[in-house]
Amino acid sequence: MGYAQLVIGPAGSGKSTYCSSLYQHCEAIGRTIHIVNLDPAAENFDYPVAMDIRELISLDDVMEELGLGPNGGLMYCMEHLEENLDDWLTEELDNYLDDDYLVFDCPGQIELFSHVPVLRNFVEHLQRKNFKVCGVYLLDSQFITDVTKFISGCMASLSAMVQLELPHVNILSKMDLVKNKRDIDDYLNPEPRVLLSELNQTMAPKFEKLNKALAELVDEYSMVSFIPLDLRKESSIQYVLSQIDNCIQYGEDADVKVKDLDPEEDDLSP
Ligand SMILES: Nc1nc2c(ncn2[C@@H]2O[C@H](COP(=O)(O)OP(=O)(O)OP(=O)(O)O)[C@@H](O)[C@H]2O)c(=O)[nH]1
Ligand SMILES: [Mg+2]
Repeated sequence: MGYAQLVIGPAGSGKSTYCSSLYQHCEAIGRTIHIVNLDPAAENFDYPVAMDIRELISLDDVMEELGLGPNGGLMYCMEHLEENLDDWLTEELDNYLDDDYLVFDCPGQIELFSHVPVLRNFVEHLQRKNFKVCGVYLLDSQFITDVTKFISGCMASLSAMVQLELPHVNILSKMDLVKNKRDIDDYLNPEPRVLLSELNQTMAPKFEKLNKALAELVDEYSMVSFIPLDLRKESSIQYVLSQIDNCIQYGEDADVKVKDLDPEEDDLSP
């Protein structure tokens, strides 16, 4: 059994920075994690890259040879990855042992976790290879300064959640940039009723029904909870990591694993 985080979220939300901070944190506490670059457009890394999609395919070549722009080129690269799950990814994963912990730094194109099946298939492949995977959705705290931005952030995260069907942790990144913490506190665990009344205040009356439906949706998926991440604080990184570990049952006693074994084991018991 391996463990994996799939780090997703809009472009520039701080995914790669989070990965490198997480790496440093783990190094400091003597825990081993491996960071995988899944962004064919990435160039500079602040973490040692354990696996790299750019070894499979080059974005520059794709753009040049197929005459695609950066976004089309990226989608092509990701589809190429999808086609190569059984060989490239499988071979790469063979380098890792049971209990290894991988963190996948994904590109930020929203298509990848809304309607294009690449990441979904990627995740299913990891699960077939016995990985427990957690979706880690990063949203930039700067987006959450009013209720309309908050709702749109929730919808994007929700779409990733329903598309990937993974244990899911929402993170509000770049907390160091938040000047007035109170503005954000209201959105970390908001009351649906409060959300609704704020939405209704901001928007024209004809949207009342829609607002109600949105607030209910967000409430029913009980995903309106964001964990703030302030990279200046070790304790904040540690807390985020512990929440994710919890989701994928990382670090739960080895006893449990023995019980998870196949039923034939029962024959051995007295
Ligand atoms: N102040 C502050 N800036 C941050 C933080 N995290 C990331 N940034 C900055 O935000 C910008 C984008 O960060 P990245 O980590 O590259 O974001 P990303 O989500 O990997 O972006 P893409 O890979 O392009 O989708 C960079 O300029 C970072 O320096 C943070 O916690 N605080
Ligand atoms: Mg990045």
